[in-house]
Amino acid sequence: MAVSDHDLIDAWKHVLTLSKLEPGQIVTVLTSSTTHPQTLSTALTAAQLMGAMVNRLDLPPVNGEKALSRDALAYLGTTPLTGNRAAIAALKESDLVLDLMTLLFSPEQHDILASGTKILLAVEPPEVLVRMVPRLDDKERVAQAARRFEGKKEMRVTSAAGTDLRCPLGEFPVIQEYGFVDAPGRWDHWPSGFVLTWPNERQTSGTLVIDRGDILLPMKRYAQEPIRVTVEQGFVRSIEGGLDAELLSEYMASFDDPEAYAMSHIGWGLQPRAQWTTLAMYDREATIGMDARAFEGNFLFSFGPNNEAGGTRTTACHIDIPLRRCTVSLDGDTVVRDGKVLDGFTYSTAKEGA
Ligand SMILES: O=c1ccc(O)c[nH]1
Repeated sequence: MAVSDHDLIDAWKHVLTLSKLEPGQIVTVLTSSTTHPQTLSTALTAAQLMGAMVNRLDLPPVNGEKALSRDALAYLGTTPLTGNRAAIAALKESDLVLDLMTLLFSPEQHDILASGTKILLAVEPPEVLVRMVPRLDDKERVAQAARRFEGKKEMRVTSAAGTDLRCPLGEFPVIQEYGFVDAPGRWDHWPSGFVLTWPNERQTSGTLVIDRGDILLPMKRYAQEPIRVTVEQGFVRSIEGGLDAELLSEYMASFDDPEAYAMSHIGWGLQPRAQWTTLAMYDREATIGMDARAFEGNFLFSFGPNNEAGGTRTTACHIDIPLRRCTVSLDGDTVVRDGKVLDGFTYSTAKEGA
């Protein structure tokens, strides 16, 4: 169901308050051809209600003729900002950018963040944004999960379906996604609620079994039958199974880029308001699938770029695959067992945990 302007303005004001927006600060709302009109209009209204100086920067879409999907997270690397000095200058001069276009995984995003600008990505449908409006609890839970990585040398992931993967750790930072940007230079994504990092370059080895019901993104498909992926020295060496395996394999091959097969981020979902079932309720192009990336207890892994974590791989091919029913441990410290998060976290009873 749709949500009212009132509810979405309220949600924006909540997120902007958590993001420490101050009166007189400059907010630039970044839009393109796929920006949702209600998300845009309510963002502009909420920021103005909070006393910000508000701009809108609309950029033409790019990559349409190269990508095989209109999902902004499917084809990465170049963005409408690439080479656009004037637009980048405006965003660097802003205190907060509300990205309703998708800059994620772009070199320009890092350039803008380095200037101290905060960037909040928000491209899911309005009702998804309202359902998963971030709470302080979300930040606390994700921060608690991030602390479990401290000093750990290896993530081990296993499942009854046959996954058995070893990911040496330590070369890359741990990234917390909790839905608001409460520090200068921070990027986040509303909605979210998960923790992720990158395995040490070229060191991941083992088997990933994408079981029936696990989700393939950006395909936005539930796998109908198991896909068996072998990984050696940080790169995918084989993808075996039935039609889903063939679709995944052919899609990745179409980029003709060896970096598409590199291990990208790994982590687990912590958002109880995200649901594994949601993807079945939406047309494929209506969402980018954040319920799938954030649902509590998933093991989310990814193939492709690592520039988000400071690496040099900027391949356009980006695959995100959340698995159910995995056991994830960090040097023997089990953080998820059979798809259940083991953190004993209790949510505050305060309204929205604000
Ligand atoms: O929020 C996101 C979205 C996609 C992704 O791969 C990582 N984080």
